[in-house]
Amino acid sequence: MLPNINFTTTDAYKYLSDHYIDMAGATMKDLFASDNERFKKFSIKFEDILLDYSKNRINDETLALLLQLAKECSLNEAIAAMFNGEAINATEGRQVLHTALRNQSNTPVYVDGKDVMPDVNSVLAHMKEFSDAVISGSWKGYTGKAITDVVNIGIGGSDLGPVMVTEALKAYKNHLNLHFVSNVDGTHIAETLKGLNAETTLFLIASKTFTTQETMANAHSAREWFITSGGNDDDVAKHFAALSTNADGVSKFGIDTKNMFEFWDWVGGRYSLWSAIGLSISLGVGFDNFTELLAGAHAMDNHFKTAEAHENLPVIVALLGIWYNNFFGAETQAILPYDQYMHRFAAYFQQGDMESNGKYVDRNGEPVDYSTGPIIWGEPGTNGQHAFYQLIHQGTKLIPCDFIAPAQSHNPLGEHHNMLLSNFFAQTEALMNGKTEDEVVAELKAAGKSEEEIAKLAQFKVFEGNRPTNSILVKKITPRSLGSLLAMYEHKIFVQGIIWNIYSFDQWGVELGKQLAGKILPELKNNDEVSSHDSSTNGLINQYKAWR
Ligand SMILES: O=P(O)(O)OC[C@H]1O[C@H](O)[C@H](O)[C@@H](O)[C@@H]1O
Repeated sequence: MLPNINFTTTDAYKYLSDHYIDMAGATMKDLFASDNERFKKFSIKFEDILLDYSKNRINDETLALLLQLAKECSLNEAIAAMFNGEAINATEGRQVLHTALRNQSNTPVYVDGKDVMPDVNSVLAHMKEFSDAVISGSWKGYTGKAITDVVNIGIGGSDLGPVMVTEALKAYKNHLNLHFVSNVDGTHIAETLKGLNAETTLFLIASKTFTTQETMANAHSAREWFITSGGNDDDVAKHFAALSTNADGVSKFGIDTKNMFEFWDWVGGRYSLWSAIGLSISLGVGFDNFTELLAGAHAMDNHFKTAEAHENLPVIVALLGIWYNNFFGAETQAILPYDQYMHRFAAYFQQGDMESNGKYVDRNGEPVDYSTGPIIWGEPGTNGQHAFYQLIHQGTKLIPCDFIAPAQSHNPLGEHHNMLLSNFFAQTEALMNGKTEDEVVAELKAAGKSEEEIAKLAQFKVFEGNRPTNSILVKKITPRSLGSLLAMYEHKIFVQGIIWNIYSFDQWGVELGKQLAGKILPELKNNDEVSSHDSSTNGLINQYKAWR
């Protein structure tokens, strides 16, 4: 059972509310000036990952109170409940065991009294065998040619994870060309299929439920394309594999269940890249690298399970998020990787975080009277700097940012990496220190500006500073370190959901739109005027019919 505690009724919350009043006026600049140990105190190293959280609006007391909050919310009990396979996804009646998928130590993990590890290992063995065969070319298409292109068809958790990881690990890629089709917009599949050869293309139909409208539509179109390109029904087995929990749905679609890579309903869609949903990763970078990714995540799982809260990366990152979300009123959280390969990282955690913690009803079914999950967004640095950092530096909103960068580049080209990292260091320094009016005036004077010009300009060039950041410096983005980083964010989401007393592993909020689309679709099949909706929806549908 998960604890059921309204965190706003805890002692720690009360103390934090008072403490916030002091800290709201404190500047990080002063906090650094008064404490030589600050970096040492507020940074944690885990394997090849350094989390520096010293550039936050916290002091020793803040941290102590946040840790007390975690304790009062029975975080340790909640962590144990998840790892032990309790059905903590209560509204769906499911366990939450993506950690079992990467449980490289192979200790038993029980679901309803049955150890799931033998099944997990047997699917991994199947994935290895299949990946090896496709990569080596011993898996042949229907005309005897080796596979050159792999198209993953899936959406949400059956797309974002594989896309993000295969992009992040592109430096490890083999010769197979990977493609991802998610959108039901026919353009996505049409553009992807252009230039592909059915004889050498493998489709992975990735869907936990195997009922998702977008994925099924794209899968049927892919099958049709395959048949019109010369394949026949018997050849489908050589070109289509399914990654799913739904064996019936898979065989109804016409995919041989021999080509099905199974996973289980205790794996949430947005936590599924570690499961058979990761087959495109294993194909793209090889099974050994996929295993390393799992191993890195497993190492973080162990850290999360066993490290004391004050040196526990996911716990610290989560508590800092609570501090800004619930005391400073921050609405968003930016994730800014200084690594081009990680360009889909923020998009991935948009689903991970927002689908998990975007909930206004607590675990008692009552509306909450506090803020829950943040809006997650971000783009790789330095592109973001030239686009939206203006608002982070000088806007009216407080935006806590996670800066992530590798110390070693996979492409050490001249001075590029030093240039990139100089920006990474400079941005967090600038956000913290800002620039005072005196500094601005002195600069303008030194640049030879007149008194009049200085008076006109100075205010606009002032940076308040005191804007919080975490810096996550990774030695190198490898399958292992990436796995650890991903698991760190996953567990951060978990910790926050525990403190907010919400159910982080369901996603009822995506259902209503699906339901209504299901009602509207038949109305679009004829040209009759529609009058069953509100006037806006009617008006839009009728104009669509007139224009199409
Ligand atoms: O993998 P599937 O069953 O096709 O689901 C794909 C996605 O669709 C749903 O709408 C959920 O919101 C997501 O959590 C899920 O990842």
